[in-house]
Amino acid sequence: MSTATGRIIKTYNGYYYVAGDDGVLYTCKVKGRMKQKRFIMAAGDRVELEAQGAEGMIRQVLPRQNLLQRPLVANLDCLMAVFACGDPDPSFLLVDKLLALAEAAGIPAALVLNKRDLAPAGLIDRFRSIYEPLGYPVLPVEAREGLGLEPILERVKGHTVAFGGPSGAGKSTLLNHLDPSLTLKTGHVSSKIGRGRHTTRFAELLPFAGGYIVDTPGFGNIDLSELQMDQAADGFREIRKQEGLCRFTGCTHTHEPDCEVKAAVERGEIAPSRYASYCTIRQELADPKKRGKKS
Ligand SMILES: Nc1nc2c(ncn2[C@@H]2O[C@H](COP(=O)(O)OP(=O)(O)OP(=O)(O)O)[C@@H](O)[C@H]2O)c(=O)[nH]1
Ligand SMILES: [Zn+2]
Repeated sequence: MSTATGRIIKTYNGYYYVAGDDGVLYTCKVKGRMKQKRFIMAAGDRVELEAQGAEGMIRQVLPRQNLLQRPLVANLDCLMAVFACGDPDPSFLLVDKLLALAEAAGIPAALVLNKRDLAPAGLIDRFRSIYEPLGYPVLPVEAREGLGLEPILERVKGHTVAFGGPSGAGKSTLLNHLDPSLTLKTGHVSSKIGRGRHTTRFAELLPFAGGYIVDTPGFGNIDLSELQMDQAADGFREIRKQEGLCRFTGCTHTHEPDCEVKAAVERGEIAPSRYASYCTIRQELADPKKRGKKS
């Protein structure tokens, strides 16, 4: 018996597959006393285990940097929100939903604008002017021709990343260029088959460009259920920044007087499209029936 550390790359049927830091792929079970804690371990979690050959018993989960609920995955280094400049047209609301999800979970995010060959004049500049000041890198690419990929590769290499975005934005094309050896189990195919077969929300990590990529059905299908009602602002760093400055504590930044967020929108410090997204997300969280299925 020896002790090892590693990363859960897949959970299945009560087994945890752990990529050991020593290069061994361990098939693990969990110690009984850990099960009772009702603590859910996720792909991406770093663990300590007792090993016997390639079999292991997980003893403890090391502290997490972040956790995404749907898909369930821990310790993401970056979420790449992939949108097309055209065909299909990008939706600012959808961009903001993905970024808000990452922000609320504490995951760094970047905005990939694919099909830059189809971008109408001014579109990329508009994205840059809204998102770069907030700290989100804006990365225009032409995935089909493999153009502009270096800044993405830089962020991906050796890291654990997830790619999200609407169907048709060109994720599969992009991933194939970034790492031609990648064969996603789901993604491209699953979106054609539909979601029925894939009822799991459990993600799997696949080796990708020297790091890992999250493989999961329907990652483009953003699930807002993890953004809590009073936390809609948590998804918007520029709105969170105004916290405590409004006249009323608990200001929702919608109808209240002397609201610093609304004032900042009027002064041009917060982009109107971001504020509009915030309001829509708040409404949708209040009334789940209004949530767009497709988004
Ligand atoms: N004009 C243009 N078309 C592109 C580019 N990249 C991808 N496409 C096309 O966009 C279409 C969709 O690309 P996919 O890679 O299948 O998109 P996806 O996001 O994986 O879509 P789903 O599988 O539905 O999730 C394909 O016809 C690609 O050839 C690009 O840079 N420019
Ligand atoms: Zn306010």
